[in-house]
Amino acid sequence: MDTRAFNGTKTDDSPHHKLSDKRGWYINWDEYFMAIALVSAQRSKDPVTQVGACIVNKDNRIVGVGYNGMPNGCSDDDLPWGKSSTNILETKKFYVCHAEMNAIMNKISSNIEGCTIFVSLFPCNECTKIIIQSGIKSVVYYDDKNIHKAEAKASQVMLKKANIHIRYYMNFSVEC
Ligand SMILES: Nc1ccn([C@H]2C[C@H](O)[C@@H](COP(=O)(O)O)O2)c(=O)n1
Ligand SMILES: [Zn+2]
Repeated sequence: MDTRAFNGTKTDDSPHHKLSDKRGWYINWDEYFMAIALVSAQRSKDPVTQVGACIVNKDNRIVGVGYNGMPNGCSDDDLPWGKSSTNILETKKFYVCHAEMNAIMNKISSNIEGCTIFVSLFPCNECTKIIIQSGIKSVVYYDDKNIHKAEAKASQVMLKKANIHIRYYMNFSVEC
């Protein structure tokens, strides 16, 4: 697993640091939520692209987690994981549930309006539509290897129009 998300930033937000001996070297919220998205991706059976997503509310509570996989009840041994067949029905394209969709479907709160979704890969157009309809207001992404694709360009157009804040996950590890 890519460990870039785990490089804890040296944080010392306690004015009483010296008195309390509070530990100062802990991961921040962004690092925590992205690490959960990345570790969730490791559950995926997709041989090419593993994606994870973690939805967080305004109180920094996790309200949904997911990764890309086959639909419930559809054995992931029976449906295709490849993408090279000339018959599109023999590729994963029409079958895989994307991580973002699964995280939203797995939500433990009836209302996820105003939440942030941490995703290990920039969302495709289909997931972007679901993100918008769910009321999620912010997207933080880790990897944008698909950004040149038309799907990602459509995502950008829709996210902008829907006033959804989108930012690249950056993890600065500062030694001092
Ligand atoms: N934001 C995304 C983008 C992709 N996925 C999933 C769907 C597939 O399992 C795979 C894409 O396959 P590839 O064309 O990269 O071989 O990644 C997702 O869950 N979320
Ligand atoms: Zn998607």
